[in-house]
Amino acid sequence: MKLPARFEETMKELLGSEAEAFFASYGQPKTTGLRINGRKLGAPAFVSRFGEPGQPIPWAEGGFYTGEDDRPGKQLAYDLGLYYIQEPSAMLPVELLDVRPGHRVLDLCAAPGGKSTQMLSKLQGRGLLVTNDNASERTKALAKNIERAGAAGTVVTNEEPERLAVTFGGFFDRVLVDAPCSGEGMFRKDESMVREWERHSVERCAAMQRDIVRQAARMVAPGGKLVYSTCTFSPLENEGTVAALLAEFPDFVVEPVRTPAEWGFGPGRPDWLNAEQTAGLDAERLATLTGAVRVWPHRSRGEGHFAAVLVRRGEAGAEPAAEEKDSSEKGQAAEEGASGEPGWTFPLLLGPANDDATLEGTARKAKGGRGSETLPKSRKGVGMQPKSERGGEAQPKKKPVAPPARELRDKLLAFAKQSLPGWRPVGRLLARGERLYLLPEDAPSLDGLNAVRPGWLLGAATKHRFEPSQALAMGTRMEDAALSLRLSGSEEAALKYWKGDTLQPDPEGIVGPDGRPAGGNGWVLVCIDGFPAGWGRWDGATLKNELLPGWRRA
Ligand SMILES: C[S@@+](CC[C@H](N)C(=O)[O-])C[C@H]1O[C@@H](n2cnc3c(N)ncnc32)[C@H](O)[C@@H]1O
Repeated sequence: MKLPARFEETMKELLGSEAEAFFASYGQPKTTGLRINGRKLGAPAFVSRFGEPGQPIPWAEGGFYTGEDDRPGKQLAYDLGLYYIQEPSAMLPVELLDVRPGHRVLDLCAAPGGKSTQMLSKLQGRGLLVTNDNASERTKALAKNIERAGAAGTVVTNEEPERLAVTFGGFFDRVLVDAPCSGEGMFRKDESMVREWERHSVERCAAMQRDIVRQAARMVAPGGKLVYSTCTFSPLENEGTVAALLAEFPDFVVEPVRTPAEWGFGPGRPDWLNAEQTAGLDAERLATLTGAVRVWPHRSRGEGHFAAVLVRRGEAGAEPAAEEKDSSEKGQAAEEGASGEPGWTFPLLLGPANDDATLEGTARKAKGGRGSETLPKSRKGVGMQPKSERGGEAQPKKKPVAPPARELRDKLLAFAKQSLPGWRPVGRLLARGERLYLLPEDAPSLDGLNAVRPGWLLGAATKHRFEPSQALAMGTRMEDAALSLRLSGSEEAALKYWKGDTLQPDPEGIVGPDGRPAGGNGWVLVCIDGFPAGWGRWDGATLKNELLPGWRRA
């Protein structure tokens, strides 16, 4: 591989006698891996069903090395969201972030969502994940990856960090900045990164990173943690960016990363910075940067990475008790919410954000079909705006004409009662046009932010009924559905379903939550190997495939 001359010179200078081994690693195969989605099943359950995907990655829960010739992206288990394909070193930052159920978490530079899906695994459906990227075209893949993994408790935004910091000042227990960088650690994985390196100069990247971490720091709660990571070796982008943060924010300290020697990680190298790059830091504080971690391809089984864990000092006990926060939410929700029908509880709240008065602002953002990838075609564009926006008489001071949130909720409840009786979501509903989203009860208002998904997209209420989204299917369980078609991944019908074909299953195969033939017709949750794949509409003879084109296999 032809490496940029300037990069070679710098690395020789930095690594000295180790440089030879470092450059020799470019002749070795790149490392690849996948990570089991603990939100859907644990690694032991995955292994007992599908076999061991490879050797375990020692630093990543549910992580496995894959072989160069493996094609994990071609497996149905991938489409079902049972794992995410991720480079092994890239699994380290979230492990260091120590995300726990009930935490409020921000992934600030998130697309395409590898680390966000890892955070979802750790949250176990409790808490809040705000996942953001400032590149709008990249948030499509981000939203889809989140939804495949099971999107409960997630908000996807397309924002600049400084705008998020206005809404979320001091809010998050955990913040990840997986920063845009010069990508030196990815040369072996992706040769195009060598060309990109010249374009994204180290200096330009470092300036961008400083702006991003400054805003990220503002959003960390006292006692909370921030992990800063890159996939580059450049000291300016790594220790240099963290040094700038430490100089500007005296209440942040480096928490030293301690890992077993056999993993081969190296320490942070503040000694590789010059005086200008460490301005504002005394020697003692600068030395704490050795507590960061560097993954070297010639020492570890992973591509090049850097990560530093920073803790924002707070009052003693400021670190929120993650699980406690969660259970109080549940209690409140169960108390206030119900469908009003005996024997049928549905703990969904209609929070203040769902008053008709707030519908107008949110519906306006839906114009243009943004965020509609997981809804049937009929729901895109037309009819998404309040009437006042579709022409007709101007109604400047009047309330918007979007369907009242309560009406939407009632349609959702009717759908859930009939088609998803086992589903027990908790949180606050948010209506945007005809779409309904669910978000954790204590999520702050997203007004003014560009939210690609202002919560878990449940579906859309049409004039006559509620149409469930693909995101809802991927985030529920087979047993929740009144009607399901349970296919095995080895059956031809499973592949046909993923291709978008209509199915004609034996009516005995449409079963209830107990797995027995159910009779009746309506929405059917199509499941493969025990996991939801999407929706179908059953009329007693034919199962109409409701899988959207963007989710089908070519
Ligand atoms: C290294 S990639 C993130 C990879 C991602 N964390 C994952 O694991 O899949 C960096 C991302 O930062 C985004 N980005 C660049 N500048 C940004 C900014 N100012 N604010 C937020 N995101 C930014 C890029 O669009 C890119 O998607």
